[in-house]
This record gives sequence, structure tokens and C-alpha cells, in this order.
Amino acid sequence: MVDKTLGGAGLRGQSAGSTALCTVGQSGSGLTYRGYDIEELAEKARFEEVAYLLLKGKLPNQAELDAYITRLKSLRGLPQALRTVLEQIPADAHPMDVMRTGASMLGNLETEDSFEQQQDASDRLLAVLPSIICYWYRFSHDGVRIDTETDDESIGGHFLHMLRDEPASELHARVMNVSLILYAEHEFNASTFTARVCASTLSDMHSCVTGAIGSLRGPLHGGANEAAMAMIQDWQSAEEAERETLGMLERKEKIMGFGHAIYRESDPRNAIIKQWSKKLSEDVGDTRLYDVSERVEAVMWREKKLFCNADFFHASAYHFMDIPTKLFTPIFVCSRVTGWCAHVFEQRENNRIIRPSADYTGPEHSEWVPIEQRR
Ligand SMILES: CC(=O)SCCNC(=O)CCNC(=O)[C@H](O)C(C)(C)COP(=O)(O)OP(=O)(O)OC[C@H]1O[C@@H](n2cnc3c(N)ncnc32)[C@H](O)[C@@H]1OP(=O)(O)O
Ligand SMILES: O=C([O-])CC(=O)C(=O)O
Repeated sequence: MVDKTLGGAGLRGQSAGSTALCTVGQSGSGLTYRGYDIEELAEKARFEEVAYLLLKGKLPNQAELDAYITRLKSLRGLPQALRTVLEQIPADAHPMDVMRTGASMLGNLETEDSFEQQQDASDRLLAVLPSIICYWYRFSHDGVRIDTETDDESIGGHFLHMLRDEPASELHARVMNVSLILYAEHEFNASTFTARVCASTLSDMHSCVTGAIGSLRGPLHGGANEAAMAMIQDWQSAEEAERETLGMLERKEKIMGFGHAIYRESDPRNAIIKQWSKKLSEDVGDTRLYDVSERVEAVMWREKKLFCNADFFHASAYHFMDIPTKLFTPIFVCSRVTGWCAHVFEQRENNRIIRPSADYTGPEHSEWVPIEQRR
């Protein structure tokens, strides 16, 4: 017998399993990773420390962190066969499709043959996904074959270095670090749930991550940071932003980067990335985009009581660092892969195939009609 009280659209509010990784909207500032508050992690941690926390179960001590960073650095290289594939993908492809293909191709070259290899497979994905996207981007857009084995200590610095051929400034590396921490994990969001469903069939890590990338791509999920940028980039002033936002609301259009499936009043990551966006706007001497973003935030709260989610001020922050808009969501992948893999470990540890039921809405009985009589 199906319990109809659990039939809410989008499975909203239903528990679909348990996790020791993250709480959303429950305690502290509203987001915790293994009990650590996101505000404290964003202020004090390195992203690699957070990755270790999620993937290995505890914060590393100094020696463990040093060893982990050295290990991740050693895993940045691309196999020749993967480079060859990336070089076939056209410049006008969507970078999330490149990420999806890259993760999938890696799964052909470096198969996860047993779950005992899950930590290695995850470390490799974490280390190499930035190389995949930057190698393709620089080859297809600039015609250069970059060396992806940089000596940068941080994954964020490594990403920016590959993109620009020069090491990132301290400020930019810091913002990337914060951004990667903010995006790392978020309980049973759509892409993570995709990964867990795939894991529940006892599939391999690369399949789980490839599927998750596909889910993150959509504008209602990770794709919202790009969509937000596309929306605000042409607005020349706060006044124009207000007019256009009101018009969109009147036409019942979605404003990307606002609202959330779980948070009701605010997303704790917004205040953090917003503050860094402001700092970057001062750094570049921006007199438009930050004001435009703040005005949209004010109008949305005033008119609809809708608040910025993690994506909205990420758009301006990335833009101020001169990151091409179409690479925004791939950065999200480079971070969230930690959460995805950690959830796959959890699913495997206590698995039952995920297979819910559906409320049937089709015809009661259909009469078979021979093909020659069908209209
Ligand atoms: C990192 C992340 O993935 S965060 C999410 C990124 N996605 C976005 O920013 C896309 C824009 N936002 C949205 O589409 C939604 O807020 C979602 C997908 C995040 C959450 O969806 P839901 O849980 O269905 O939203 P919720 O139930 O709170 O919506 C309530 C109402 O507010 C409206 N609403 C929600 N978000 C928005 C928005 N951004 N713009 C305009 N209206 C909105 C809904 O249409 C709904 O109206 P209705 O009752 O008239 O149908
Ligand atoms: O939790 C969600 O629904 C969306 C998500 O991944 C996030 O906000 O980081």
C-alpha cells in the first residue's frame, strides 16, 4: 500500500536515506559538513582539507594534509587517449558536456574494478577534473596544448593557472578556495541523489560521477550560476536591474540564483560569497555589476521574499576573476565531486537498490488493436 502523504512533487520533505556527511537547514549557520559549520570552514580551512574531511572521514593533521596535497598534485596529468578525445570536442560544445565526457572516458582508461579502489578513483577524479576542463578549453579556444601538471599547491590556484598561463594572485586563489569549500557538499541534492541512485545498483565510481555531472548541468541546479550571469551581464545600472527584474517577475519568469528547495529564508553560503564578490569588485574597480546584483537581491526579497542561493553572487565573483561564464558550472563539478564520491562510499556501505514506487495515472485497461487496424 503506497502512503499518499509521502507523494509530494519532487520528493520534497521526504527522507530518502541517511547520511553522516552534511546537514542543510538544521543547525549552526544552516550548513554543516560532518558537524563543522560552513562559516568556520570557509574562513579557516583549505579546500583540500575539506575534501579530506568528506572523503576520509576526519580533518587531516598537518602531515596528513601535506601528504594529501602532494598526492593530489601527482594525479593532475591526463592520459594521452583522454587528451585525444578532448581535442575532438568542438569549441562550441557546452563545457559541462566536456566534463561528462571526460569523466566517462577516464572510466574507460582507469576502471574502478573493485570498491577497494574507491578512494583512489575519487582522489584521481578530484585531481584531474580541473585538468580536463582547462585542457579542452585552452586547446579549443586558444589552440594550445597546456601542461596540466602545474606545481600549484591548491586546486583553485591550479585551475586559474591553467586558464591563464600564470599563477593566480593570492586574492584569486583565496576566493577559489572559499568557493570550492562552499560548493563541496549539500546532502541529497539532485546531482548527489543521482550519484547515489547509480551507486545503489553497485555501478562504478565513474558512472556515478558522470551521471551526477549530467544532473548538475541543468539551470535549476548547478547551471544557475551561468544563467544568473547571462541575466545580469547586460544590465547597465541598478535602476535598469530593478526594472528588468520586476518585468521578469510580472511575466512569471524564474530568476536564476534565487530560491532553494530546502532553505526557506536564506542560504548561508550567500553572505560568504557575496562578501568576496564585493572585495573582488573593489579590486577590479567595478562600479556596475556588484550594484546590479545587490539591487536584484533587494528587489527579490521585497517583492517575493526570495533570497539568493549559493549561485547568485558566485556569478559576479567569478566574472571579476575573469573566468569565462561557460566555465562557472564546471568549477562547481570540481568541488561537488568530493560530496558525490563521499555519498557513493556511504551508499555502498549500507546499500539497498534505490527503487521507489510511482502513482499510476494511465488508462485502467487498454484493448489490444492489431497493427493494421490502428489509426
Ligand atoms: C546550487 C543549487 O543548485 S541552488 C539552486 C539553483 N537553482 C536556481 O537558482 C534556479 C532558480 N530557482 C528555482 O528554480 C527554485 O527556487 C529551485 C529549483 C531552486 C527550488 O524549487 P522548489 O523547491 O520547487 O521551489 P519552491 O517550492 O520554494 O517555490 C515556491 C514558489 O516560488 C517560486 N520561485 C522559486 N524560485 C523562484 C525563482 N528563482 N524565481 C521566481 N520564482 C521562484 C516558485 O515558482 C513557486 O511558485 P508557485 O508556488 O507559484 O509555483
Ligand atoms: O541542495 C540543493 O537542492 C541544491 C544544491 O546542490 C545546493 O544548494 O548546493
